[in-house]
Amino acid sequence: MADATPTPTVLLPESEVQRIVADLAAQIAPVIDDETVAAVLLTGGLWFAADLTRALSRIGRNVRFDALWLASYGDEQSSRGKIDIYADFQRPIEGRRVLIIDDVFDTGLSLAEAVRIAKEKGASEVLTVVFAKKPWPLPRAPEPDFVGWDAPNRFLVGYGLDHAGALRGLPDVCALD
Ligand SMILES: O=P(O)(O)OC[C@H]1O[C@H](OP(=O)(O)OP(=O)(O)O)[C@H](O)[C@@H]1O
Ligand code: HPA
Repeated sequence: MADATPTPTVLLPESEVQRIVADLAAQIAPVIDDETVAAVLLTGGLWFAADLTRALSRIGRNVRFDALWLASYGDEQSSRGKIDIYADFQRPIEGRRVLIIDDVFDTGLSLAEAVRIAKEKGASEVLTVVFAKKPWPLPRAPEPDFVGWDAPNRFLVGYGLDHAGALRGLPDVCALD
């Protein structure tokens, strides 16, 4: 059967991705502490969260870690506008500072839902960081506190970003359109 998936075009090579992650870690380290819970939004945020927490560790900040599993895109290239919650935080976050980590900010719905859940569970402060922020014609709330890269309005794959579950493991950030 012919493969109809277009060839990914590299937008950010791996070396640039890692430079951006190190820069984010340097910005974030002074405003958190080792009691902060870094919480990845599964699945796409996994690659960035692994790199960011290790970049933080290299500069002396060893955060706690948890995960929240949300999905809104399924196998589509646009948000369904509805978030499914597959798995909640593993440990209580009441009274703790939480740093939510995700790969991309697009409609902003996923991050808004994650912030809502963390606040509902009693987090004392919720900070957010995304690797890539896509442009959007309308205001999105909340805006991420930390953004690694202002991405173009293209469908992204690699570094956690998928096309129907594929291509997440590409070390570069690519466009598929
Ligand atoms: O700002 P938004 O429009 O909400 O888009 C961003 C979200 O979309 C992707 O998740 P997806 O729902 O595709 O699940 P995934 O993490 O399994 O890829 C991505 O990982 C973000 O969490
Ligand atoms: O550009 C994207 N690529 C993959 N997943 C996404 N989820 C939101 N935007 C994107």
